[in-house]
Amino acid sequence: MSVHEDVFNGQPVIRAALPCGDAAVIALHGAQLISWSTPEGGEHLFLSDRAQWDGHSAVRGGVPICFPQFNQRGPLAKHGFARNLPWRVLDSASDARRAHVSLILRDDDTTRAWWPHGFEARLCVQLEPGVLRLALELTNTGADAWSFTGALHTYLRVPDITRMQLDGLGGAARWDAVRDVHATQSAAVRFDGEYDSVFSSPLPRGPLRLGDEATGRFMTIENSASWHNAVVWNPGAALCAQLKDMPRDGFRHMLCVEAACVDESVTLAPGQRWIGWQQLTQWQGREAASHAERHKATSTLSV
Ligand SMILES: O=P(O)(O)OC[C@H]1O[C@H](O)[C@H](O)[C@@H](O)[C@@H]1O
Repeated sequence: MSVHEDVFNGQPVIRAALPCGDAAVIALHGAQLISWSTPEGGEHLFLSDRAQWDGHSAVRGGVPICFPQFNQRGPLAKHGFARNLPWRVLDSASDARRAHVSLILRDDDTTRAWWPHGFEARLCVQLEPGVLRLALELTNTGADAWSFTGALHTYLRVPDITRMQLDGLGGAARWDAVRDVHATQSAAVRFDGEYDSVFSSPLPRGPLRLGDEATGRFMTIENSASWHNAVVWNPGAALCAQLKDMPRDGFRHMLCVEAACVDESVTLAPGQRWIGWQQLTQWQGREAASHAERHKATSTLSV
């Protein structure tokens, strides 16, 4: 097992690995997880090979942290500034079965020029065999209350978007942002073009399940209840072609399943803390499923 510093595309990263082969890579820029791989499943996150690594742009792929604003719902830059700034490593540790890395971002002159509030943001990345958990902890360190929206904007890597099915959102309220239609989600979600939807109450309590019918492989995605929304996004071919940091066929190999607070902002009083997490578990066929089940039963990952 190891946790060590490295450089990837000219940017500092932290690499964490377990003896069994599971590994994660986190860029200090944006505290962005850019890779999570397992021996059975290979790479589980999509990272665009045209992503910009200039130290200030948002990186397309992995798990961008959107804070303190989701999308363009406010006066700040799209998805807030946390994904555009360098974070600092706070601590890290590893043993034979698990590894964790924590990163921190605090307000400074730059952030206060955009958003005049005192805050501390911590991201804790935890790795166990077949399981990855990201926990975002936000604290109001200022003298006045402030509100935020945001997300863990997870880009999952998929073999072919047209074969994927996302289960577990049945009964949730859905705002289809592409057509601007509100409805109740009735069935599993499948993808045959641009898809951009915000799901809200009643969000199902259990994990979401993203499966590939052809191979039987699937992943479960569990969001803490502190996230009020789940966002599902795939740009489809036409929008993808307009995104300069995406390869033309990039939309085929990604699906964003996000833990988010979009509809309602969260308000923190001075000194108050908020925690939101997302946990990904990989499953693969019957053997791997029971393997993952065993690990899940004994998983100690927590915030
Ligand atoms: O291109 P970005 O700024 O990273 O945003 C990418 C996407 O993020 C979210 O999933 C939103 O729902 C989409 O509307 C948005 O286009």
